[in-house]
Amino acid sequence: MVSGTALIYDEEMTRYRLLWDYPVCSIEVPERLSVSYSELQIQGLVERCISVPVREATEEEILLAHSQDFLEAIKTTQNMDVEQLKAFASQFQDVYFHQNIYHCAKLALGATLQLVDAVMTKKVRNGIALVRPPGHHSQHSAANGFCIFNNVAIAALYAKKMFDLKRILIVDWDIHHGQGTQYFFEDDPSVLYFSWHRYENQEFWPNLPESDYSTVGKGKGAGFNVNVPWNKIGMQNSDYLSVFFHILLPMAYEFNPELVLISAGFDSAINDPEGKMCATPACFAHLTHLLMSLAEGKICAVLEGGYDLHSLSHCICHTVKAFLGDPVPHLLNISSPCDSALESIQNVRAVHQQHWAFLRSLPISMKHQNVNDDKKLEQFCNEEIHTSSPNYCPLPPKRTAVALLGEKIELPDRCLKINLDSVPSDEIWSFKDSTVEGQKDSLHLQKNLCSVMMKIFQKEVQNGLAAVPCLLEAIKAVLSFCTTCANSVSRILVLYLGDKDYPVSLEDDGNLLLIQMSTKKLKGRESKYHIPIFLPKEGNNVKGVLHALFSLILPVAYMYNPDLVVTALSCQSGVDKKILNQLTSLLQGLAEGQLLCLIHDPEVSFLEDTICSLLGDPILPVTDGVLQGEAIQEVEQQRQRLQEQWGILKTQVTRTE
Ligand SMILES: CC(O)(O)CCCCCNCCCN
Ligand SMILES: [Zn+2]
Repeated sequence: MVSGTALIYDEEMTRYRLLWDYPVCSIEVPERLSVSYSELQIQGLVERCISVPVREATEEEILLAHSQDFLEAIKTTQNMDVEQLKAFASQFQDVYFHQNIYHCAKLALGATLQLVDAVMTKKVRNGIALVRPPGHHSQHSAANGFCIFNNVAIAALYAKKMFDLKRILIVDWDIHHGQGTQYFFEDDPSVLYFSWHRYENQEFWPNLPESDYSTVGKGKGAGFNVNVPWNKIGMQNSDYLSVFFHILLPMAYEFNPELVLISAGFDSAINDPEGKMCATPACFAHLTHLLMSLAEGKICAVLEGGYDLHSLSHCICHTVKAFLGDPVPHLLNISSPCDSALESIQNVRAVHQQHWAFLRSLPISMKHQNVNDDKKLEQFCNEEIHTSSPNYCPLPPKRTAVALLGEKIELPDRCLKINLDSVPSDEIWSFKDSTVEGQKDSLHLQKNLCSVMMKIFQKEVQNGLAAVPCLLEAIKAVLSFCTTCANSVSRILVLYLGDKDYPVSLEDDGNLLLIQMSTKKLKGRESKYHIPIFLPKEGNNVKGVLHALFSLILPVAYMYNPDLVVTALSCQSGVDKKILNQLTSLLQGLAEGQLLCLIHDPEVSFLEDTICSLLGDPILPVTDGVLQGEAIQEVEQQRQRLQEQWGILKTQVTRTE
């Protein structure tokens, strides 16, 4: 099983800087790398990563994207004096040169390709390259916006050529539009380019009409270029997560990439002078986590922008910790995106409707700029940065405690086995589905569950799994345990995948949120905290689970912000096992990874897969990610109905007044 996170950095890339007075470029300083690297050291993250050396990119690699003339011109900067460098720079926009920048640009590109090699040859699972100069603005024959060679664009071209890849996802979360990258792949359906960027209706740099949502790609590439413009500053975690849930993740799963490249610019984080946004560093741990279930975890993050040294260094640490599989921190106050963000989300979904199955059958209209919610006019953010992260982060707890009724599988040694009482195993498997036979059995069940939960709450393990004879009994046991023994748990999210009517004795006080996915219409009363999701069965397969996950379950779960997540799954539910593994993996972004999986009548293979998901192992992609019509309609109706109570579910501007 592939593991390990690569960290690629070399201080040589700090050895160039601005040599003359050029205000728009003055923020791109060498300290961006040195301060970030020292924060990684302070947090004990350098030693937990696998250090991969940089190398110089070859001319052949540079020419994958750039013209020979451009390369020759850049070479000449090595022997220029300051006046000549200044004159040379004036032919491009917002970029400066230095006698050592060509060398550093080759190292930045070489570092990026080293990372691609390490991931694609399975030396590591994922990794980050801390590089400068950045790349996503540079074009075939032009340097632009601090960028010389387009590191990520060349990485995609290189990966296609060297590893014969057919589908590569580029996620560009830098606050500037990577127009350079867009130009390279505009007509290429094998590279899905996603970018959000400060736009302010073309008022913000690089002020291009082709940066708006309406640029969706050309010819065969139509639909594979996704621009999400931020037309106000001050966007927050809720705005960023909404775009992931309602645009990027459904597209990414439908595209099913073999490799994910992140143009990881952190000028989209709070306190950055360029972005003026409000998303916190912890949010980037979640953005990273949400992408890690794609491409069997093969992700290469390459630094682009980020100009507030404090914010930048903490964002990078959160990204690395997520790559390492550490629990991702709670995000507070997740709620409805602002109207300006909703307008952008609505417009992106409208123009991409014809290109993506998850959008095709939805009633989406265009919404033109007439929203003027002044909530985003404020220059400051109302959340101070939660970077009081401990200087030296203790190693995370052991991953998984497992209580199995019966001894059918031997556990990986990374698991903690709850030693069962000496109950003869054949007797245990005799549990019937409807009730737990005899007092002894349910007492036995309770004891098992309690021991798993104790280990989770004592932080001895990260999460746990219990094979149970009856899901509803087990859920009740868990809830009663929490109310009696675990006062630190005030909000529990239960995701029950099954057809039995849960005895909804919910007093709706919000300390339990029950989301039930069922293949039959449930008559139980629905309320804010009891969400039945009907998923039609086609053949023996339940369709639309992924769609429900992105459009409903994850957004509501993030807004609810539980202290514990419980999944109650039954193998007979007819849901594709790979989808259940995706669900188990994605839900670990909540409750700081405190997840308890209850499995009824488990098949051994499913148990093993679930344990792998809980251990943070890479999980198989979902091949039939294409979602089905009827299921989408069902989920869409539930989303429409619930969005008033769960604002994060909104995908279009609702004129309330
Ligand atoms: C890698 C990167 O996207 O962060 C580079 C951004 C370049 C910005 C140039 N002009 C900014 C002028 C407006 N304040
Ligand atoms: Zn940027």
